[in-house]
Amino acid sequence: MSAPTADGGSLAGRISKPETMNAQAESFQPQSGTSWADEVASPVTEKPSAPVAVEEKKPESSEAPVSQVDGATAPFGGSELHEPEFDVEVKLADMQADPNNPLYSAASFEQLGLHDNILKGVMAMNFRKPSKVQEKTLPLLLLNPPHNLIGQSQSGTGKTAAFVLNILHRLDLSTEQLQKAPQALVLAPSRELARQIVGVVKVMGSYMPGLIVEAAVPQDAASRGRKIEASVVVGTPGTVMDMIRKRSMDMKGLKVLVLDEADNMLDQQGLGDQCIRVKAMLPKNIQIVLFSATFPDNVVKYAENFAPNANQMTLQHQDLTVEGIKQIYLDCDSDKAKYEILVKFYGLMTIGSSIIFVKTRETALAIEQRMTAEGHKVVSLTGGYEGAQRDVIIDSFRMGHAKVLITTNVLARGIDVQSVSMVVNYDVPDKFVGGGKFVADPQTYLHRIGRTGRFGRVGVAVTFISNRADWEKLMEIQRYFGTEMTKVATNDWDELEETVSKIIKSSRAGANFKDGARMEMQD
Ligand SMILES: Nc1ncnc2c1ncn2[C@@H]1O[C@H](COP(=O)(O)OP(=O)(O)OP(=O)(O)O)[C@@H](O)[C@H]1O
Repeated sequence: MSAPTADGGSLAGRISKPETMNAQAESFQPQSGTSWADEVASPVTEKPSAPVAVEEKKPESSEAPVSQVDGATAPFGGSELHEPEFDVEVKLADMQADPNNPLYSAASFEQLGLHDNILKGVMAMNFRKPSKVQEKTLPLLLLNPPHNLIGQSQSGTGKTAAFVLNILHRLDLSTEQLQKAPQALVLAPSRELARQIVGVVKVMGSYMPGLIVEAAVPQDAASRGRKIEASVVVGTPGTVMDMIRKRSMDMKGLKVLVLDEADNMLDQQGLGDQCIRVKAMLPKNIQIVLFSATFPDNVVKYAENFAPNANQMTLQHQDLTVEGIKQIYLDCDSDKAKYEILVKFYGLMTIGSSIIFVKTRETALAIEQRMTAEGHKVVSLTGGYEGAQRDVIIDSFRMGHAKVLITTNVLARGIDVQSVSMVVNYDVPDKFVGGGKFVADPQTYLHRIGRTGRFGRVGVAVTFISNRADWEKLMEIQRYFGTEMTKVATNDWDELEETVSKIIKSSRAGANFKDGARMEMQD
Protein backbone atom coordinates (compact mmCIF):
# COMPACT_ATOMS: atom_id res chain seq x y z
CA MET A 1 0.00 0.00 0.00
CA SER A 2 1.25 3.45 -0.77
CA ALA A 3 0.72 6.39 1.55
CA PRO A 4 0.07 9.81 0.16
CA THR A 5 2.73 12.48 -0.05
CA ALA A 6 2.18 15.91 1.41
CA ASP A 7 0.64 17.05 -1.84
CA GLY A 8 -1.50 13.96 -2.15
CA GLY A 9 0.59 12.40 -4.90
CA SER A 10 1.45 8.75 -5.14
CA LEU A 11 4.51 7.43 -3.51
CA ALA A 12 7.07 5.09 -4.77
CA GLY A 13 10.39 6.80 -4.59
CA ARG A 14 13.66 4.93 -4.51
CA ILE A 15 17.19 6.04 -4.57
CA SER A 16 18.83 5.03 -7.79
CA LYS A 17 22.54 5.09 -8.24
CA PRO A 18 24.95 2.21 -8.02
CA GLU A 19 27.59 2.86 -5.41
CA THR A 20 30.88 1.38 -4.53
CA MET A 21 31.93 0.50 -1.01
CA ASN A 22 32.24 3.42 1.28
CA ALA A 23 35.68 3.66 2.79
CA GLN A 24 34.57 6.08 5.42
CA ALA A 25 37.35 5.56 7.91
CA GLU A 26 40.27 7.91 8.07
CA SER A 27 42.66 7.10 5.32
CA PHE A 28 46.41 7.07 5.54
CA GLN A 29 46.90 7.28 1.80
CA PRO A 30 49.40 9.91 0.73
CA GLN A 31 48.00 12.98 -0.93
CA SER A 32 48.15 13.12 -4.65
CA GLY A 33 51.12 15.17 -5.76
CA THR A 34 49.87 15.73 -9.28
CA SER A 35 50.44 19.26 -10.36
CA TRP A 36 47.43 21.20 -11.43
CA ALA A 37 47.94 23.75 -14.10
CA ASP A 38 44.45 24.85 -14.90
CA GLU A 39 44.57 22.80 -18.08
CA VAL A 40 41.09 21.41 -17.69
CA ALA A 41 38.36 23.44 -19.24
CA SER A 42 35.68 23.58 -16.62
CA PRO A 43 32.13 22.81 -17.74
CA VAL A 44 30.98 24.06 -14.37
CA THR A 45 29.10 27.28 -14.17
CA GLU A 46 31.67 29.94 -13.56
CA LYS A 47 29.77 32.83 -12.23
CA PRO A 48 30.98 36.27 -11.71
CA SER A 49 30.69 37.13 -8.08
CA ALA A 50 27.29 35.77 -7.22
CA PRO A 51 26.17 37.60 -4.15
CA VAL A 52 23.36 35.80 -2.47
CA ALA A 53 20.25 37.88 -2.23
CA VAL A 54 19.40 38.01 1.40
CA GLU A 55 16.00 39.30 2.10
CA GLU A 56 16.10 41.68 5.02
CA LYS A 57 12.77 41.02 6.62
CA LYS A 58 11.48 42.96 9.55
CA PRO A 59 9.61 41.02 12.17
CA GLU A 60 6.02 40.79 11.24
CA SER A 61 4.96 38.12 13.61
CA SER A 62 3.80 38.62 17.13
CA GLU A 63 4.82 35.10 18.03
CA ALA A 64 7.58 34.62 20.54
CA PRO A 65 10.97 34.15 18.93
CA VAL A 66 12.19 30.63 18.46
CA SER A 67 15.50 30.19 20.17
CA GLN A 68 16.75 26.83 19.10
CA VAL A 69 19.42 25.00 20.88
CA ASP A 70 22.07 22.63 19.69
CA GLY A 71 21.56 18.90 19.68
CA ALA A 72 23.49 18.82 22.91
CA THR A 73 22.48 21.75 25.04
CA ALA A 74 24.70 23.39 27.61
CA PRO A 75 24.21 20.92 30.46
CA PHE A 76 25.22 18.19 28.04
CA GLY A 77 28.09 19.97 26.35
CA GLY A 78 26.25 22.04 23.79
CA SER A 79 26.75 25.67 22.94
CA GLU A 80 23.27 26.78 23.99
CA LEU A 81 23.38 29.20 21.13
CA HIS A 82 20.34 31.34 20.88
CA GLU A 83 19.70 33.25 17.74
CA PRO A 84 19.24 36.90 18.42
CA GLU A 85 17.87 38.19 15.15
CA PHE A 86 14.20 38.57 14.54
CA ASP A 87 14.40 37.88 10.83
CA VAL A 88 15.59 34.41 11.73
CA GLU A 89 12.28 33.71 13.38
CA VAL A 90 10.25 35.11 10.54
CA LYS A 91 12.16 33.18 7.94
CA LEU A 92 11.88 29.89 9.79
CA ALA A 93 8.15 30.45 10.08
CA ASP A 94 8.04 31.18 6.33
CA MET A 95 9.97 28.02 5.55
CA GLN A 96 7.79 25.91 7.79
CA ALA A 97 4.73 27.27 6.00
CA ASP A 98 6.02 26.35 2.53
CA PRO A 99 4.87 22.86 1.45
CA ASN A 100 7.93 22.51 -0.80
CA ASN A 101 10.30 22.94 2.09
CA PRO A 102 11.61 19.97 4.12
CA LEU A 103 10.93 21.99 7.25
CA TYR A 104 7.22 22.18 6.37
CA SER A 105 4.49 20.37 8.14
CA ALA A 106 0.73 20.49 8.01
CA ALA A 107 0.42 19.31 11.58
CA SER A 108 1.49 20.51 14.98
CA PHE A 109 3.39 18.44 17.53
CA GLU A 110 0.19 18.32 19.59
CA GLN A 111 -1.58 16.53 16.71
CA LEU A 112 1.04 13.79 16.50
CA GLY A 113 -0.34 11.88 19.47
CA LEU A 114 2.65 12.21 21.79
CA HIS A 115 2.30 12.01 25.57
CA ASP A 116 2.00 15.36 27.36
CA ASN A 117 5.28 15.05 29.25
CA ILE A 118 7.05 14.52 25.91
CA LEU A 119 5.36 17.57 24.42
CA LYS A 120 6.71 19.60 27.33
CA GLY A 121 10.21 18.43 26.36
CA VAL A 122 9.60 19.47 22.74
CA MET A 123 8.50 22.89 23.96
CA ALA A 124 11.60 23.09 26.17
CA MET A 125 13.65 22.72 23.00
CA ASN A 126 11.67 25.57 21.45
CA PHE A 127 10.49 23.48 18.54
CA ARG A 128 7.40 25.26 17.34
CA LYS A 129 6.33 23.01 14.48
CA PRO A 130 7.48 19.61 13.24
CA SER A 131 9.60 19.38 10.10
CA LYS A 132 8.44 17.24 7.20
CA VAL A 133 10.42 14.19 8.25
CA GLN A 134 9.01 14.49 11.75
CA GLU A 135 5.46 14.98 10.58
CA LYS A 136 5.63 12.13 8.04
CA THR A 137 7.51 9.53 10.01
CA LEU A 138 6.15 9.99 13.53
CA PRO A 139 2.64 8.69 12.79
CA LEU A 140 4.24 5.61 11.19
CA LEU A 141 6.72 5.17 14.01
CA LEU A 142 4.03 5.42 16.67
CA LEU A 143 1.77 2.80 15.06
CA ASN A 144 0.78 -0.18 17.18
CA PRO A 145 1.77 -2.90 16.74
CA PRO A 146 5.10 -1.22 15.97
CA HIS A 147 6.33 -1.15 12.38
CA ASN A 148 9.91 -0.88 11.17
CA LEU A 149 10.86 2.31 9.38
CA ILE A 150 13.52 3.48 6.93
CA GLY A 151 13.59 7.28 6.91
CA GLN A 152 15.57 9.64 4.71
CA SER A 153 15.66 13.41 4.72
CA GLN A 154 18.15 16.16 4.03
CA SER A 155 20.87 16.98 6.55
CA GLY A 156 19.81 19.19 9.43
CA THR A 157 16.07 18.62 9.03
CA GLY A 158 15.41 16.99 12.41
CA LYS A 159 15.72 13.24 11.98
CA THR A 160 17.08 12.88 15.51
CA ALA A 161 13.94 14.27 17.11
CA ALA A 162 11.84 11.92 14.95
CA PHE A 163 13.43 8.79 16.35
CA VAL A 164 13.92 10.19 19.86
CA LEU A 165 10.24 11.11 20.18
CA ASN A 166 9.21 7.61 19.15
CA ILE A 167 11.59 6.12 21.71
CA LEU A 168 10.32 8.34 24.53
CA HIS A 169 6.72 7.58 23.59
CA ARG A 170 7.35 3.84 23.85
CA LEU A 171 9.10 3.81 27.22
CA ASP A 172 7.46 2.32 30.28
CA LEU A 173 9.09 3.96 33.28
CA SER A 174 6.52 2.83 35.82
CA THR A 175 8.94 0.86 38.03
CA GLU A 176 12.55 1.33 39.06
CA GLN A 177 13.39 -1.98 37.46
CA LEU A 178 11.97 -0.84 34.12
CA GLN A 179 13.80 2.48 34.34
CA LYS A 180 17.11 0.66 34.70
CA ALA A 181 16.66 -1.89 31.91
CA PRO A 182 17.36 -0.75 28.33
CA GLN A 183 14.13 -0.39 26.38
CA ALA A 184 15.67 1.49 23.46
CA LEU A 185 19.10 1.25 21.86
CA VAL A 186 20.47 3.79 19.39
CA LEU A 187 23.63 3.00 17.43
CA ALA A 188 25.66 5.81 15.87
CA PRO A 189 28.99 5.77 14.01
CA SER A 190 31.01 8.07 16.29
CA ARG A 191 31.30 8.72 20.02
CA GLU A 192 30.62 12.42 19.41
CA LEU A 193 27.35 11.66 17.67
CA ALA A 194 26.37 9.14 20.35
CA ARG A 195 27.01 11.72 23.09
CA GLN A 196 25.06 14.33 21.13
CA ILE A 197 22.06 12.01 20.83
CA VAL A 198 22.26 11.30 24.58
CA GLY A 199 21.95 15.09 25.04
CA VAL A 200 18.85 15.26 22.83
CA VAL A 201 17.17 12.34 24.64
CA LYS A 202 17.89 13.98 27.99
CA VAL A 203 16.49 17.35 26.99
CA MET A 204 13.42 15.95 25.22
CA GLY A 205 12.81 13.58 28.10
CA SER A 206 13.46 16.11 30.82
CA TYR A 207 9.81 15.97 31.94
CA MET A 208 9.75 12.19 32.14
CA PRO A 209 10.34 11.06 35.71
CA GLY A 210 12.56 8.01 35.95
CA LEU A 211 14.17 8.37 32.54
CA ILE A 212 17.80 7.25 32.59
CA VAL A 213 19.96 7.72 29.49
CA GLU A 214 23.52 6.46 29.08
CA ALA A 215 26.19 6.47 26.40
CA ALA A 216 28.03 3.28 25.53
CA VAL A 217 31.15 4.57 23.83
CA PRO A 218 34.78 3.44 23.86
CA GLN A 219 36.93 4.09 26.92
CA ASP A 220 34.10 5.30 29.12
CA ALA A 221 33.60 3.96 32.63
CA ALA A 222 30.54 2.09 31.39
CA SER A 223 32.54 0.32 28.70
CA ARG A 224 35.13 -0.77 31.27
CA GLY A 225 32.89 -3.24 33.01
CA ARG A 226 30.31 -1.18 34.87
CA LYS A 227 26.80 -2.46 34.27
CA ILE A 228 24.60 -0.12 32.27
CA GLU A 229 21.34 0.55 34.05
CA ALA A 230 19.44 2.91 31.79
CA SER A 231 16.14 3.04 29.96
CA VAL A 232 17.80 4.39 26.79
CA VAL A 233 21.31 3.50 25.65
CA VAL A 234 23.09 5.31 22.82
CA GLY A 235 26.38 3.87 21.67
CA THR A 236 28.82 2.94 18.98
CA PRO A 237 28.34 -0.58 17.62
CA GLY A 238 31.68 -2.06 18.70
CA THR A 239 31.33 -0.97 22.31
CA VAL A 240 27.68 -1.99 22.49
CA MET A 241 28.54 -5.41 21.06
CA ASP A 242 31.27 -5.93 23.66
CA MET A 243 29.04 -4.80 26.49
CA ILE A 244 26.18 -7.10 25.54
CA ARG A 245 28.63 -9.99 25.25
CA LYS A 246 30.05 -9.23 28.67
CA ARG A 247 26.50 -9.00 30.01
CA SER A 248 27.03 -5.40 31.07
CA MET A 249 23.66 -4.67 29.52
CA ASP A 250 20.54 -6.74 29.84
CA MET A 251 18.72 -6.42 26.54
CA LYS A 252 15.76 -8.68 27.33
CA GLY A 253 13.36 -5.75 27.67
CA LEU A 254 14.45 -3.94 24.51
CA LYS A 255 11.65 -2.58 22.33
CA VAL A 256 13.33 -0.29 19.80
CA LEU A 257 16.63 -0.38 17.89
CA VAL A 258 17.64 2.74 15.94
CA LEU A 259 20.55 3.00 13.51
CA ASP A 260 21.38 6.64 12.95
CA GLU A 261 23.44 7.29 9.80
CA ALA A 262 22.16 3.87 8.84
CA ASP A 263 23.74 3.67 5.38
CA ASN A 264 27.14 4.25 6.90
CA MET A 265 26.44 1.77 9.67
CA LEU A 266 25.37 -0.97 7.28
CA ASP A 267 27.73 -0.28 4.41
CA GLN A 268 31.07 -0.21 6.09
CA GLN A 269 32.66 -3.57 6.46
CA GLY A 270 33.43 -3.12 10.14
CA LEU A 271 30.36 -1.28 11.33
CA GLY A 272 27.93 -3.28 9.20
CA ASP A 273 29.20 -6.50 10.62
CA GLN A 274 29.03 -5.17 14.18
CA CYS A 275 25.47 -3.88 13.72
CA ILE A 276 24.34 -7.25 12.44
CA ARG A 277 25.97 -8.98 15.43
CA VAL A 278 24.35 -6.56 17.86
CA LYS A 279 20.96 -7.13 16.30
CA ALA A 280 21.40 -10.90 16.59
CA MET A 281 21.84 -10.50 20.37
CA LEU A 282 18.59 -8.53 20.78
CA PRO A 283 15.03 -9.81 21.20
CA LYS A 284 13.45 -10.79 17.89
CA ASN A 285 10.28 -8.74 17.84
CA ILE A 286 11.71 -5.25 18.33
CA GLN A 287 10.94 -2.21 16.20
CA ILE A 288 13.86 -1.37 13.90
CA VAL A 289 14.31 2.20 12.74
CA LEU A 290 16.91 3.37 10.22
CA PHE A 291 17.58 7.02 9.48
CA SER A 292 20.05 8.83 7.24
CA ALA A 293 20.27 11.66 4.72
CA THR A 294 21.73 9.18 2.23
CA PHE A 295 20.84 5.63 1.24
CA PRO A 296 22.90 4.69 -1.81
CA ASP A 297 21.46 1.81 -3.84
CA ASN A 298 23.98 -0.75 -2.76
CA VAL A 299 22.96 -0.20 0.86
CA VAL A 300 19.20 -0.22 0.29
CA LYS A 301 19.04 -4.01 0.11
CA TYR A 302 21.02 -4.33 3.36
CA ALA A 303 18.73 -1.80 4.95
CA GLU A 304 15.64 -3.69 3.81
CA ASN A 305 17.08 -6.95 5.15
CA PHE A 306 18.01 -5.32 8.41
CA ALA A 307 14.60 -3.69 8.85
CA PRO A 308 12.18 -6.08 7.11
CA ASN A 309 8.82 -4.81 5.83
CA ALA A 310 9.72 -1.29 6.82
CA ASN A 311 7.61 1.74 6.03
CA GLN A 312 9.81 4.04 4.01
CA MET A 313 10.34 7.72 3.45
CA THR A 314 12.92 8.16 0.71
CA LEU A 315 14.36 10.89 -1.49
CA GLN A 316 15.95 10.99 -4.91
CA HIS A 317 19.61 11.98 -4.77
CA GLN A 318 18.86 15.08 -6.84
CA ASP A 319 16.68 16.25 -3.95
CA LEU A 320 19.25 15.81 -1.24
CA THR A 321 21.14 19.07 -1.32
CA VAL A 322 20.14 21.79 1.09
CA GLU A 323 19.94 24.97 -0.91
CA GLY A 324 20.71 27.13 2.10
CA ILE A 325 24.24 25.79 1.73
CA LYS A 326 26.08 27.76 -0.92
CA GLN A 327 28.67 25.54 -2.57
CA ILE A 328 31.82 27.02 -4.01
CA TYR A 329 35.21 25.65 -4.96
CA LEU A 330 38.66 27.11 -5.07
CA ASP A 331 41.00 26.11 -7.82
CA CYS A 332 44.50 26.00 -6.33
CA ASP A 333 47.71 25.58 -8.29
CA SER A 334 49.23 22.87 -6.16
CA ASP A 335 48.97 21.05 -2.84
CA LYS A 336 51.37 23.60 -1.40
CA ALA A 337 49.24 26.45 -2.68
CA LYS A 338 46.21 24.90 -0.98
CA TYR A 339 47.66 25.52 2.42
CA GLU A 340 48.71 29.12 1.61
CA ILE A 341 45.21 29.80 0.34
CA LEU A 342 43.61 28.25 3.41
CA VAL A 343 45.57 30.50 5.74
CA LYS A 344 44.93 33.58 3.61
CA PHE A 345 41.28 32.67 3.50
CA TYR A 346 41.03 32.51 7.29
CA GLY A 347 43.03 35.72 7.54
CA LEU A 348 40.44 37.50 5.43
CA MET A 349 37.23 36.07 6.68
CA THR A 350 35.51 36.64 9.95
CA ILE A 351 33.60 33.46 10.20
CA GLY A 352 31.38 32.20 13.03
CA SER A 353 32.48 28.65 13.53
CA SER A 354 33.82 26.44 10.81
CA ILE A 355 34.97 22.89 10.19
CA ILE A 356 37.86 21.94 7.92
CA PHE A 357 37.65 18.37 6.64
CA VAL A 358 40.86 16.63 5.59
CA LYS A 359 41.60 13.13 4.46
CA THR A 360 44.17 11.97 6.97
CA ARG A 361 45.06 12.41 10.61
CA GLU A 362 48.50 13.58 9.53
CA THR A 363 47.05 16.40 7.44
CA ALA A 364 44.79 17.41 10.33
CA LEU A 365 47.72 17.64 12.68
CA ALA A 366 49.93 19.46 10.18
CA ILE A 367 47.28 22.08 9.47
CA GLU A 368 46.50 22.50 13.15
CA GLN A 369 50.15 23.13 13.94
CA ARG A 370 50.71 25.54 11.08
CA MET A 371 47.54 27.53 11.64
CA THR A 372 48.22 27.73 15.37
CA ALA A 373 51.71 29.00 14.62
CA GLU A 374 50.13 31.73 12.49
CA GLY A 375 47.95 32.83 15.38
CA HIS A 376 44.65 31.13 14.52
CA LYS A 377 42.69 29.51 17.34
CA VAL A 378 42.05 26.04 15.99
CA VAL A 379 41.57 22.53 17.36
CA SER A 380 41.72 19.19 15.64
CA LEU A 381 39.80 16.01 16.38
CA THR A 382 40.59 12.69 14.77
CA GLY A 383 40.42 9.02 15.61
CA GLY A 384 44.01 9.37 16.81
CA TYR A 385 42.89 10.95 20.07
CA GLU A 386 41.72 9.18 23.22
CA GLY A 387 38.02 9.29 24.02
CA ALA A 388 38.28 11.72 26.93
CA GLN A 389 40.44 14.09 24.86
CA ARG A 390 37.89 13.93 22.06
CA ASP A 391 35.13 14.92 24.46
CA VAL A 392 37.08 17.97 25.63
CA ILE A 393 37.83 19.04 22.04
CA ILE A 394 34.29 18.70 20.68
CA ASP A 395 32.81 20.38 23.75
CA SER A 396 35.16 23.34 23.40
CA PHE A 397 34.10 23.66 19.77
CA ARG A 398 30.41 23.39 20.64
CA MET A 399 30.77 26.08 23.25
CA GLY A 400 32.51 28.36 20.79
CA HIS A 401 35.84 28.43 22.66
CA ALA A 402 37.51 27.14 19.53
CA LYS A 403 36.07 28.53 16.32
CA VAL A 404 37.83 26.28 13.84
CA LEU A 405 37.71 22.51 14.01
CA ILE A 406 39.98 20.45 11.78
CA THR A 407 38.82 16.89 11.41
CA THR A 408 38.54 13.82 9.22
CA ASN A 409 35.48 11.89 8.09
CA VAL A 410 35.10 10.75 11.69
CA LEU A 411 32.93 13.85 12.25
CA ALA A 412 31.42 14.05 8.77
CA ARG A 413 28.04 12.78 9.92
CA GLY A 414 25.37 13.90 12.29
CA ILE A 415 27.25 16.51 14.31
CA ASP A 416 24.91 19.41 15.00
CA VAL A 417 26.52 22.70 15.96
CA GLN A 418 24.21 25.43 14.76
CA SER A 419 26.87 28.15 14.77
CA VAL A 420 28.87 26.43 12.00
CA SER A 421 28.56 28.79 9.07
CA MET A 422 31.29 27.32 6.89
CA VAL A 423 32.61 23.89 5.96
CA VAL A 424 35.90 23.57 4.12
CA ASN A 425 36.72 20.44 2.19
CA TYR A 426 40.48 20.85 2.23
CA ASP A 427 40.59 17.44 0.56
CA VAL A 428 37.86 16.35 -1.85
CA PRO A 429 36.04 13.39 -0.24
CA ASP A 430 36.86 10.16 -2.01
CA LYS A 431 36.69 6.45 -1.36
CA PHE A 432 38.96 3.53 -2.12
CA VAL A 433 37.61 1.06 -4.64
CA GLY A 434 40.58 -1.31 -4.87
CA GLY A 435 43.44 -1.52 -7.33
CA GLY A 436 44.93 1.67 -5.91
CA LYS A 437 41.94 3.61 -7.18
CA PHE A 438 39.97 6.31 -5.41
CA VAL A 439 36.67 7.62 -6.70
CA ALA A 440 34.42 10.49 -5.65
CA ASP A 441 32.40 9.95 -2.48
CA PRO A 442 29.19 11.98 -2.94
CA GLN A 443 27.59 10.75 0.28
CA THR A 444 30.50 11.89 2.42
CA TYR A 445 30.54 15.23 0.58
CA LEU A 446 26.85 15.72 1.36
CA HIS A 447 27.24 14.81 5.02
CA ARG A 448 30.33 16.99 5.43
CA ILE A 449 28.72 20.10 3.95
CA GLY A 450 25.58 19.33 5.94
CA ARG A 451 27.43 20.33 9.13
CA THR A 452 26.39 23.84 8.18
CA GLY A 453 22.99 25.13 7.07
CA ARG A 454 21.19 23.36 9.92
CA PHE A 455 17.40 23.60 10.07
CA GLY A 456 17.04 26.47 7.63
CA ARG A 457 20.23 28.36 8.39
CA VAL A 458 22.56 29.36 5.62
CA GLY A 459 26.12 28.24 5.28
CA VAL A 460 29.00 28.09 2.85
CA ALA A 461 30.77 24.95 1.69
CA VAL A 462 34.18 25.57 0.17
CA THR A 463 36.03 22.75 -1.58
CA PHE A 464 39.72 23.03 -2.46
CA ILE A 465 40.99 21.34 -5.57
CA SER A 466 44.61 21.23 -6.61
CA ASN A 467 44.85 18.70 -9.40
CA ARG A 468 42.90 17.16 -12.20
CA ALA A 469 41.88 14.08 -10.20
CA ASP A 470 40.34 16.31 -7.52
CA TRP A 471 38.50 18.30 -10.11
CA GLU A 472 37.10 15.19 -11.75
CA LYS A 473 35.87 13.86 -8.43
CA LEU A 474 34.20 17.14 -7.61
CA MET A 475 32.48 17.22 -10.99
CA GLU A 476 31.26 13.68 -10.36
CA ILE A 477 29.78 14.81 -7.05
CA GLN A 478 28.17 17.78 -8.76
CA ARG A 479 26.60 15.53 -11.39
CA TYR A 480 25.40 13.06 -8.80
CA PHE A 481 23.41 15.65 -6.90
CA GLY A 482 22.50 17.72 -9.96
CA THR A 483 23.72 20.66 -7.95
CA GLU A 484 25.60 23.80 -8.83
CA MET A 485 28.98 24.71 -7.46
CA THR A 486 30.50 28.07 -8.15
CA LYS A 487 34.15 28.31 -9.06
CA VAL A 488 35.84 31.22 -7.36
CA ALA A 489 39.25 32.26 -8.59
CA THR A 490 41.89 32.28 -5.90
CA ASN A 491 43.40 35.45 -7.31
CA ASP A 492 40.19 37.37 -6.81
CA TRP A 493 40.06 37.76 -3.05
CA ASP A 494 37.61 40.63 -3.20
CA GLU A 495 35.10 38.46 -4.97
CA LEU A 496 35.73 35.58 -2.65
CA GLU A 497 35.37 37.71 0.43
CA GLU A 498 32.23 39.36 -0.87
CA THR A 499 30.61 36.04 -1.78
CA VAL A 500 31.40 34.31 1.48
CA SER A 501 30.72 37.25 3.80
CA LYS A 502 27.32 37.95 2.29
CA ILE A 503 26.21 34.42 2.94
CA ILE A 504 27.66 34.24 6.41
CA LYS A 505 26.11 37.52 7.49
CA SER A 506 22.66 36.40 6.57
CA SER A 507 20.95 34.26 9.13
CA ARG A 508 18.81 32.02 7.03
CA ALA A 509 18.25 31.11 3.45
CA GLY A 510 15.01 31.90 1.79
CA ALA A 511 12.47 29.17 1.37
CA ASN A 512 14.43 27.57 -1.39
CA PHE A 513 14.99 24.00 -0.36
CA LYS A 514 14.57 21.28 -2.84
CA ASP A 515 12.20 18.67 -1.66
CA GLY A 516 10.98 15.46 -3.11
CA ALA A 517 10.12 13.26 -0.20
CA ARG A 518 8.37 10.06 -1.07
CA MET A 519 6.63 7.78 1.35
CA GLU A 520 6.09 4.09 0.97
CA MET A 521 3.99 2.19 3.43
CA GLN A 522 3.88 -1.51 4.02
CA ASP A 523 0.54 -3.17 4.35
N1 LIG B 1 10.81 20.89 14.69
C1 LIG B 1 11.92 21.58 14.91
N2 LIG B 1 11.88 22.92 15.13
C2 LIG B 1 13.01 23.62 15.31
N3 LIG B 1 14.26 23.07 15.32
C3 LIG B 1 14.36 21.76 15.12
C4 LIG B 1 13.20 20.94 14.91
N4 LIG B 1 13.61 19.66 14.74
C5 LIG B 1 14.95 19.68 14.85
N5 LIG B 1 15.41 20.93 15.07
C6 LIG B 1 16.82 21.34 15.21
O1 LIG B 1 17.39 21.18 13.93
C7 LIG B 1 18.77 20.84 14.06
C8 LIG B 1 19.08 19.65 13.17
O2 LIG B 1 18.42 18.50 13.65
P1 LIG B 1 19.11 17.05 13.54
O3 LIG B 1 20.49 17.08 14.11
O4 LIG B 1 18.15 16.08 14.09
O5 LIG B 1 19.20 16.91 11.96
P2 LIG B 1 19.40 15.60 11.09
O6 LIG B 1 18.29 15.55 10.12
O7 LIG B 1 19.59 14.41 11.98
O8 LIG B 1 20.74 15.96 10.35
P3 LIG B 1 21.96 15.03 9.84
O9 LIG B 1 21.49 14.34 8.60
O10 LIG B 1 23.06 16.00 9.57
O11 LIG B 1 22.28 14.07 10.95
C9 LIG B 1 19.00 20.56 15.54
O12 LIG B 1 19.69 21.67 16.09
C10 LIG B 1 17.62 20.44 16.13
O13 LIG B 1 17.58 20.87 17.47
